[in-house]
Amino acid sequence: MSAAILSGKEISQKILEELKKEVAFLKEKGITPGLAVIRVGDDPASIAYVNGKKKDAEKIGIKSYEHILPASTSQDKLCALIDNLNSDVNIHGILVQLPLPSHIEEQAIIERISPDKDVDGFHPINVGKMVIGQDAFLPCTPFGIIKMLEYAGIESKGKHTVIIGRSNIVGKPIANLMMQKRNPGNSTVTVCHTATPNVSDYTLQADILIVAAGRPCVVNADMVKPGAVVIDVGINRIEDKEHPRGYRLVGDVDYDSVSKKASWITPVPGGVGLMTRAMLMYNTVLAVKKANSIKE
Ligand SMILES: NC(=O)C1=CN([C@@H]2O[C@H](COP(=O)(O)OP(=O)(O)OC[C@H]3O[C@@H](n4cnc5c(N)ncnc54)[C@H](OP(=O)(O)O)[C@@H]3O)[C@@H](O)[C@H]2O)C=CC1
Ligand SMILES: Nc1nc(=O)c2c([nH]1)NC[C@@H]1CN(c3ccc(C(=O)N[C@@H](CCC(=O)O)C(=O)O)cc3)C=[N+]21
Repeated sequence: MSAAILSGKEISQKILEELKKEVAFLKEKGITPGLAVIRVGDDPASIAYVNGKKKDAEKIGIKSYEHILPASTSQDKLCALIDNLNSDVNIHGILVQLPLPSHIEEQAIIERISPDKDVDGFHPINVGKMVIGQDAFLPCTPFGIIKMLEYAGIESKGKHTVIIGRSNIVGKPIANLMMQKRNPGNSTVTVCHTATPNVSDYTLQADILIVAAGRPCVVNADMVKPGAVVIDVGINRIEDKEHPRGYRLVGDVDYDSVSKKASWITPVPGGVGLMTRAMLMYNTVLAVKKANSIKE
């Protein structure tokens, strides 16, 4: 058996098409959605991500405002920039690209962003609201995974979802969303991490396996139940002199072996990463609608 490809490319394009119409409608009303993206330093992966985001924003008519700061920028200076953006009526969403240089306290920066402009969904107010099922900005990667399951019509109710990874931006929020009493969701959730002995004892029981560990080949075919749905969140750069960019991207899952056993699998590239970008656009449009009291 060979898995069907759960394509982030296809699904994100559909979402972006719909958002484009919504943005056109907002522009008719005289509102241009504005997204500010702050990048501190020159990490190559961050540059690539921010460029992708800019491309998506332009494609659908969102104006993106890029702020590129040197790695030596002080925390106070970054806070001052965020304060300005918080009070700027043309800016509806603010994203500070992570990770930040080690002299800057990441959590303080996340909390500086107005919860109403927190399109990443990282502010404790939004995290708390999400956990108790209130209306909130959902973090883009978990939200993107939920949308993929929804678009593909993959049933999660009553299924066992196993997650590898417990970070604040992926593992914890996707665990929470997958156990919530709504669809997609309503599944029984297990979370594995580096203190989990014999991770494969758990992954072999997974109907839906979500992998966000940050290392290649954390999951191989021997760890997967036949017919499982496998969501690969990992983005790892592997040096490859043959490749025009000098590197290629692989996920955390051994795609070649696992795709022979799973029922669905997300590719890397072309999977969850593109969904993350689409949901950032979705959250930006949502922020505009909230700011202007526009209903769905
Ligand atoms: N596609 C996308 O849109 C996005 C992709 N990513 C990618 O997803 C991956 C994960 O990102 P992120 O959550 O931020 O990463 P973190 O490094 O913050 O977290 C990794 C988590 O995986 C756990 N872990 C690592 N190795 C193993 C292992 N061998 N077995 C079990 N658990 C393990 C860690 O456990 P412990 O807590 O014990 O250390 C930790 O909880 C990265 O490759 C990142 O680049 C991230 C965000 C968005
Ligand atoms: N404040 C903040 N918010 C984030 O959402 C955030 C962040 N910081 N820091 C880093 C991680 C990582 N992340 C990715 C998003 C898209 C792709 C993506 O577009 N991937 C494409 C390919 C990209 C390429 O070709 O380099 C794909 O998988 O097909 C990858 C990774 C968001 N993150």
